[in-house]
Amino acid sequence: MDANGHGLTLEAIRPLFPLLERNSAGAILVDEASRLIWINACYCRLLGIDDPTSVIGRPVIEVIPHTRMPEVVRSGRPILLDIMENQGRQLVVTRLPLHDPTSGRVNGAVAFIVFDDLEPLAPLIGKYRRLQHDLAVARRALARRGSRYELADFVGASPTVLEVKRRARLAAGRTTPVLLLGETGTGKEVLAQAIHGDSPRGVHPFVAVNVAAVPENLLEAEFFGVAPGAYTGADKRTRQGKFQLADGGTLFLDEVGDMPPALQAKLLRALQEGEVEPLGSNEIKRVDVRVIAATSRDLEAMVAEGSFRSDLYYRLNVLRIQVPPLRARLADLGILCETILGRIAAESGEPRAEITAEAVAMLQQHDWPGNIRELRNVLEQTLALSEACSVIDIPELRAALPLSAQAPQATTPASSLRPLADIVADAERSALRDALDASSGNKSRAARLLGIPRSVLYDKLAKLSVNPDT
Ligand SMILES: Nc1ncnc2c1ncn2[C@@H]1O[C@H](COP(=O)(O)OP(=O)(O)OP(=O)(O)O)[C@@H](O)[C@H]1O
Repeated sequence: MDANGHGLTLEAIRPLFPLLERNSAGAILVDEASRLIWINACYCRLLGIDDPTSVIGRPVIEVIPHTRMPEVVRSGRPILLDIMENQGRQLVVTRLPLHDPTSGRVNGAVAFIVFDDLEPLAPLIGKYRRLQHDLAVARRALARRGSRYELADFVGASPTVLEVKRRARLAAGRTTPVLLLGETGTGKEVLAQAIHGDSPRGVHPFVAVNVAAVPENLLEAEFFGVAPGAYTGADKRTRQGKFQLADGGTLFLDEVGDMPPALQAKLLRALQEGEVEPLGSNEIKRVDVRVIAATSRDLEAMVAEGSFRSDLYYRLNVLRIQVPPLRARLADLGILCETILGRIAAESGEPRAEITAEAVAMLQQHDWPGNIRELRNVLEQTLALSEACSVIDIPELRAALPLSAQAPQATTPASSLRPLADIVADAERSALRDALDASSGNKSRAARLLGIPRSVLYDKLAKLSVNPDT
């Protein structure tokens, strides 16, 4: 501080120079333009400078790349303690602005290295690095909270499954949209989560929307969000849509074939432009979202009949993965039962049940319209119906398994043969009635018992003319 109270001046610190020259691991002076006007011999050695005169007059930032001296000169504020990296070494430095004794204007700055050996602080720095690592792991886990499955969870080793997994790995390494085609319960969501988790986007959110489960009039808000007060009764706050929630990550569009035409156009725009417009706002928001779409419907046929936009179809159908139904890979039934029984035990805390080879063989006679979801359902019901069951064998299965799966039926006399479609429709009709009876008419429960989504149950009730109330 000088006599006028303006702050530290060059004159005031000049007597310190011989001391700094001898004892500081580094000391420098810069002028009001942040050019180097003095540097001590130690600092020159540290920076590998043979001739100090070669750097005098040069902008300090060119000589010491990580220095914050220009900031001190600009702001007039000191940086009393800072850690600066120089050629892989951590240096503890102090930087002080210098003032003109008459005007008080900042006319330069002085800096010195307080500490050039952080070795004694190694344990502290190690702890800091570990905490940083733990934080990164926790952040990753948090970001993955939406995705529970890895590719290893897609169980099976039959050729079609190996091909599915090969394509899923390919998809994880790319950023293109993925289209998953397959019947209900075949593991499309498991795959979508696994692809996301293995992709560079895995640290960002995985957001899933089941298009069939959201009422049509709410879909737009669900996808693109709502501006505050967009319509009477709308929330005062902004409601983010799934696109914004998935920003940086993956949006899984389940049952994309159920998307109404008006929304198909908006979805296409969002995918093409990477922009969304929340309902009731004139503002366009940029989003960076990778889309994985799935459907159990025949999208190509829908395009042909005009109920699904062809441009959207081509946009989604870049990397297509056909997920096989369970009946096409019955060889995987044993390992699937093993895995599912393990999962049931882990979730319920009950001891793990085993299954006999005979029981698996019996399961192989069933057609599995509800696929793996239905298989899990049958195993859960078997365990629920047979108390303290530790081994599932044929008698235990009989109670839970649909009749069609229980034993080869007696040969049908040729006279009673009918078209296969009629026989299948009859069987489905009777399964629907049984499920509705068993659930006292509760359709959600009936759908669960049958291992099919509620939307499929409704479809079938309508198509097969089953009156749920009779
Ligand atoms: N290959 C697999 N290995 C182990 N479990 C699986 C596999 N595929 C599916 N599952 C299990 O089956 C159930 C249904 O899977 P998922 O929800 O992924 O099917 P989906 O095809 O998306 O069905 P939907 O079209 O009805 O939404 C889940 O409980 C899942 O854990």
